[in-house]
Amino acid sequence: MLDLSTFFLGRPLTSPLMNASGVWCNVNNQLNALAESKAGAMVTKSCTLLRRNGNPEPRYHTLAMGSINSMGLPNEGHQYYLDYAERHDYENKPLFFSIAGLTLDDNLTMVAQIQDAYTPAILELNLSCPNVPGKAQIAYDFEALDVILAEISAAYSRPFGIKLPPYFDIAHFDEVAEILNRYEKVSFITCINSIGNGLMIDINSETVLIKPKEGFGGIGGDYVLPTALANVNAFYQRCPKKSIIGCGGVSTGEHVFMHLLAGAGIVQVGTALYEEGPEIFVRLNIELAKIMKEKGYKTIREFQGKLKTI
Ligand SMILES: O=C1NC(=O)NC(C(=O)O)N1
Repeated sequence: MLDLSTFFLGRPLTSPLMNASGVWCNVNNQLNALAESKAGAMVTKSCTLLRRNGNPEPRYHTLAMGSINSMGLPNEGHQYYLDYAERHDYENKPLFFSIAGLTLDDNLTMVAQIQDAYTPAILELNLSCPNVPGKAQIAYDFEALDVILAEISAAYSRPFGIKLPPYFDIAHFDEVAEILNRYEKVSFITCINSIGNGLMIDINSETVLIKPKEGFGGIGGDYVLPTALANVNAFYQRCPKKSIIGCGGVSTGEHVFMHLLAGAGIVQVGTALYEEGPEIFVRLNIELAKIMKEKGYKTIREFQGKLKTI
């Protein structure tokens, strides 16, 4: 099969594919399965300082073209994932470490502990969880975004990345990119998190599908691919010194190819991984390689970010 190897933040990857934070990465047996999978990298579930049960169930539902979720950041707590990061085999694949502190102080406490742990894991700061009742998505508050990036940049000595929600207005792409470009340590941007606060209905029972927040939850899957591609390309164009991780709507090699063409260096898989399991990476690698072969591309670099306009 074609060589799908690539580099991200200077690290070699055997494949440009990885999981989206939150999917198949909450507990050790899932993390071990990702480590053994054909993904080129992996990321832990966004953690909070202390363990959380998350929202009441049902909190995830498969939809005709994707998923709706309001998990509410269920996770084993920060130390659990630091312990995994200590055990991880970094020669096998890079590990990203996702945090989603409920307060700035919690984020700073976790960042200080990651700093002291000297772990090779790469920090992905989740500023976009839409599902904690009463908590707005930080990255939709541009002043709060600026403050948190200033605080984290001052507290953390290494490059890190941020997980953004989708934006839908060119002026917002411009404004957020202007903020991000002021923080050199923000070395990558992961676009997108789920499209927050969607609602789906069961017409037989005339009810919503998930319990939390009266049925409102983050939307993933096919529904979000055009929005994900737009956010990947918008920030790829506006932040030339940063790398982009694409996330959203990926379930085939064609979708992976689109994200790479739009400017992503790595492509994350969420809903489709939830439904298919880590074997999906075998299928997606094969499908991507087939498309590249048909187009005469030998390496990802030959087409990455080379989306043409008309
Ligand atoms: O950032 C998140 N995005 C989601 O769509 N769901 C999870 C969650 O609810 O924990 N977190």
